[in-house]
Amino acid sequence: MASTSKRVPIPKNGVDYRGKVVLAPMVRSGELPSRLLALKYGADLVWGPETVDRSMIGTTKRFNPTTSTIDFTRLPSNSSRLQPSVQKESLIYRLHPTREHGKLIFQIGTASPETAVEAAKLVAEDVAGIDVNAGCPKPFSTTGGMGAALLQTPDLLASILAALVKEVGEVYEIGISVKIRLLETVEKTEALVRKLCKTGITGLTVHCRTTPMRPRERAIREQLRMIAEICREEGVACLMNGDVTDKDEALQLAQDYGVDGGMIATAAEANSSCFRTKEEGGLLPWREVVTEYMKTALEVENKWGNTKFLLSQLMPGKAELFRKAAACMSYRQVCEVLELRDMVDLAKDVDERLGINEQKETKAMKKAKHQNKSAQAAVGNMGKQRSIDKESRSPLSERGVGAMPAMPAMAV
Ligand SMILES: Cc1cc2nc3c(=O)[nH]c(=O)nc-3n(C[C@H](O)[C@H](O)[C@H](O)COP(=O)(O)O)c2cc1C
Repeated sequence: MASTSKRVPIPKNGVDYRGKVVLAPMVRSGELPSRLLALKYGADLVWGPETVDRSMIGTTKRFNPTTSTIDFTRLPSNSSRLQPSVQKESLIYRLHPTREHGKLIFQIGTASPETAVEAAKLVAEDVAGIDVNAGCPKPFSTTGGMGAALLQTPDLLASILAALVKEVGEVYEIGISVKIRLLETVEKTEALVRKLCKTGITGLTVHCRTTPMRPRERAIREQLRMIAEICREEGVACLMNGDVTDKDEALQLAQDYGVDGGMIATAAEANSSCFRTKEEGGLLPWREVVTEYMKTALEVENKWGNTKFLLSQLMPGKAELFRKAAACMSYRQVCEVLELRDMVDLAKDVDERLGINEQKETKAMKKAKHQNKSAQAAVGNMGKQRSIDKESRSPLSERGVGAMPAMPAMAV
């Protein structure tokens, strides 16, 4: 691994990103149980899913004694029109203060230094670092000037990072980092990286694709050495991202390209035991990972729609159990289908606490089922559908809603 020549001091409560293989930020696929599983299997750090600053601002922070988590919740924007008795708070962000201690990076979606700082302050005491998403190419992000749009407004991006460094990083002594994509030319990427490294950040991740590139296109690694070199000069840790399949490969690539570590997204979404080195036994069979995932999801009372979605990612589409699990309407049913007998009682309790009603499909589930039926009719084959969906995820499932087959994917 490359050694940095000029070192930015590591913040007291923050992280040293060097020598790390980390879980990438993933909307839906990076919720708490997925992060805890990645940590269990050997991820050194975990990024939470991008959370837009404006959705964090106005949240209430509470310790949840049932799950031992810290929950950030808020009333939905239409709540003032509802009777107080039916107003239900939405869970915006959930973290585990002990199991994620010193390992969690909160990724923020933002287009303004002021709102970025305001939102980051809300979580700063509970995380090891704040990361700015400057790579999401999806219109919901870019239309608001966030994500990959920030690559086109480098002065704004630099001002956001500088404000976070001064008002959050230095005050709470945590790391501030940024995740970017490659620009169209080497020169443009170089100028951007130089600018961002001057803001006081301690980490920079480069997703080795340009904004228009689709996830199925191979990552481009030619610019990595140059980016790593600039980061080294400035004492900023550089992580590489894009087509990294496991921890061994990440460490090898880091050596080959002179970067400080690697970030894994899709491979970890499919099987988070990719963070185990070959020496530690390598990739585990999906049944074992699914069992561990269910145990964790129940412990932290994960949203049912999100758990169901994750199962669709972790289970092979051709497995008989995949179809059976897809038809389940509750934690209890899924535990029975997967023969997780020792979890059934807990599952019943969790179903009750989360208000999961096996008899009643929620409106969102009905809508998702309908969408999935149409999508399946178009493709005709569930296994085939899953691989297609990984390329183009629908806004519906981005909100964590939906029945299991044909869960669409997002490429950020
Ligand atoms: C389901 C999914 C959700 C994602 N959400 C985010 C996100 O919230 N923030 C972000 O910066 N990137 C996001 N990404 C992009 C990944 O972090 C990563 O940059 C990309 O998938 C390339 O890495 P890979 O080749 O290992 O998959 C997402 C990717 C996937 C597959």
